[in-house]
Amino acid sequence: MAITKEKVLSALGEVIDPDLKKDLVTLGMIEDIAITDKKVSFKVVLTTPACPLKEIIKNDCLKAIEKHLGSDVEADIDMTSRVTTIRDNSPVLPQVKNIIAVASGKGGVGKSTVTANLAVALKNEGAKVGVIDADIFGPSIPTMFNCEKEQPSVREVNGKNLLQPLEQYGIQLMSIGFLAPPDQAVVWRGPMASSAFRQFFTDTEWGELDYLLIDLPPGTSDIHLTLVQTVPVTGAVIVTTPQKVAISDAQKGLAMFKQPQINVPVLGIVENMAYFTPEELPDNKYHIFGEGGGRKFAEINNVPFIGEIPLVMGIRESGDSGYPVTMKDSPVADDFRALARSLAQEVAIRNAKQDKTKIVELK
Ligand SMILES: Nc1ncnc2c1ncn2[C@@H]1O[C@H](COP(=O)(O)OP(=O)(O)OP(=O)(O)O)[C@@H](O)[C@H]1O
Repeated sequence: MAITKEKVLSALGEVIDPDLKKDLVTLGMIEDIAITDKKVSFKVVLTTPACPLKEIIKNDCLKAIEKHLGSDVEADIDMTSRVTTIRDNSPVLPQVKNIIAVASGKGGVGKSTVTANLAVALKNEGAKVGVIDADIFGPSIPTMFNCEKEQPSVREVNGKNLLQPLEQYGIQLMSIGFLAPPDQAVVWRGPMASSAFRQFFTDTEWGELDYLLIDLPPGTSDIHLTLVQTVPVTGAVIVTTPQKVAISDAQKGLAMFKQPQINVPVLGIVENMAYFTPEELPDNKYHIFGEGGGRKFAEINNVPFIGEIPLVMGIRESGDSGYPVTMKDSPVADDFRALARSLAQEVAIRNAKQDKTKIVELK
């Protein structure tokens, strides 16, 4: 019996996306079906290149083809992706699909480190990534990306001067730190900082981006309010360390995102410095700040726990030398990769829940 496109679709209609709880055909994820004799080829368009379920979905497709079309049929599957967005016709940064705020209740918990490494990990998965460093109290992204002495250029576009983000390691960057000489302490007063920050959205020529990560100042500030008043934020990630004092500050951070005038969904909690591990003995874990605080915090607040990162000397060394640790292979780079995948997954789930065209009914 000849293979037809309808038969292929009917087989793939049985493959369920484990996150979105719908079949791939209903979700519009199957494209470019081609049939030649006993060979079927098609694309599976995932919601993110960082999809942690890529292999599972591919295997399920292979099984479905074999079950419905026979074991002698060869399936050639191109696993590709198109990052989803729920942004509609917004005039500010229309080419940026997802804007993700990275926040913390307390200073020094590793928010910038997590932002920098998430950016590298997402980029390594094939996503287009940008970072805005909005930490007016201590912008550290220029140091972490080894571009402390650089300054963004300006280009005139239709009579308007637009800042050009710097590009480092394939990631587009803007930082409040680029606007002042690194050796000069600048006291950013609220309105000045907010206005500079706003320019990063309204007067900056960003390219197409799948994910724009915003490294926010710790705690709560005018910057948070400016952010939500300037652009639609997809969601926030809250970074904490396990100890009680950090968690109680993270709780305040979480409460802030829930306030009606902010109202940004929390995509997940990251526990940084979850345990200490010596690089030469990666199986040894010492929970010096206590165990499981971040996970419990996420559970209590009914928000996803998206991952934990150990306290490792190499993370600090790489950050200081301007070369995020995730750029090289190591166990901790794997941790950041897993974190980036979980985050991308949460973004995709969040977008699917709000995409009325997909009629996705998720819990
Ligand atoms: N998991 C980790 N292992 C080892 N060192 C870390 C880790 N996370 C962060 N650090 C180090 O801790 C210091 C503070 O980190 P970072 O600047 O990322 O924190 P932050 O929360 O952004 O701080 P701020 O409050 O200044 O914004 C840095 O020196 C960084 O290299």
